[in-house]
Amino acid sequence: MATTATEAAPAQEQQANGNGEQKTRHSEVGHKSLLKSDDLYQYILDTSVYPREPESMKELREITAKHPWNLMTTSADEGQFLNMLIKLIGAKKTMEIGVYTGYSLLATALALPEDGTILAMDINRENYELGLPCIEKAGVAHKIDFREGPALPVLDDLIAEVRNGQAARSVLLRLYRSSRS
Ligand SMILES: C[S@@+](CC[C@H](N)C(=O)[O-])C[C@H]1O[C@@H](n2cnc3c(N)ncnc32)[C@H](O)[C@@H]1O
Repeated sequence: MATTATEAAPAQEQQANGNGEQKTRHSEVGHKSLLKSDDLYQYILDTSVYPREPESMKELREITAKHPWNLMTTSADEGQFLNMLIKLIGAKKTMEIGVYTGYSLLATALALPEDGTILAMDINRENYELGLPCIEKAGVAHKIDFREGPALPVLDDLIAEVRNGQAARSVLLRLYRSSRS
């Protein structure tokens, strides 16, 4: 496989630049992408993705780019794809398992209707709070129920709640049926 100039660049050159552009991130995780050309990816970002990016998401991306773990973030193109999928399926209730600074969380929150909800889970609240001002500025913080801690126990509780809920509904259903018989 050919090695591109950016892949061969020293690690310090692969840090995100001051504009928070994600050329760097793609260089580091480029093989996760279907695109094998960094230049083509950058062209798509510059001409199609960044011009459509809401201001709040741009701000959050730029804050995240300065964070030492920025490799973890959702990229701007992934964020827009996620936003589109949520609108297409008309989702109202979503879960975010692993928030980091909240780029995909904000993409989701912006796509959801006004009464949409996100159950967001992360073991690290500090990183979530780094991006929170951008989420608040975007006016979508009310859709987010953030739970600090491992996701698994929260999901276990949720399953238990659903089972209890189903049990309650089936009792109601049985009552309804017996009242008609
Ligand atoms: C790849 S990052 C998530 C990226 C994020 N969706 C975004 O758009 O930037 C993974 C996140 O999962 C969190 N995490 C790791 N283990 C976890 C667990 N057991 N439960 C909840 N969150 C966890 C990490 O703290 C980290 O913030």
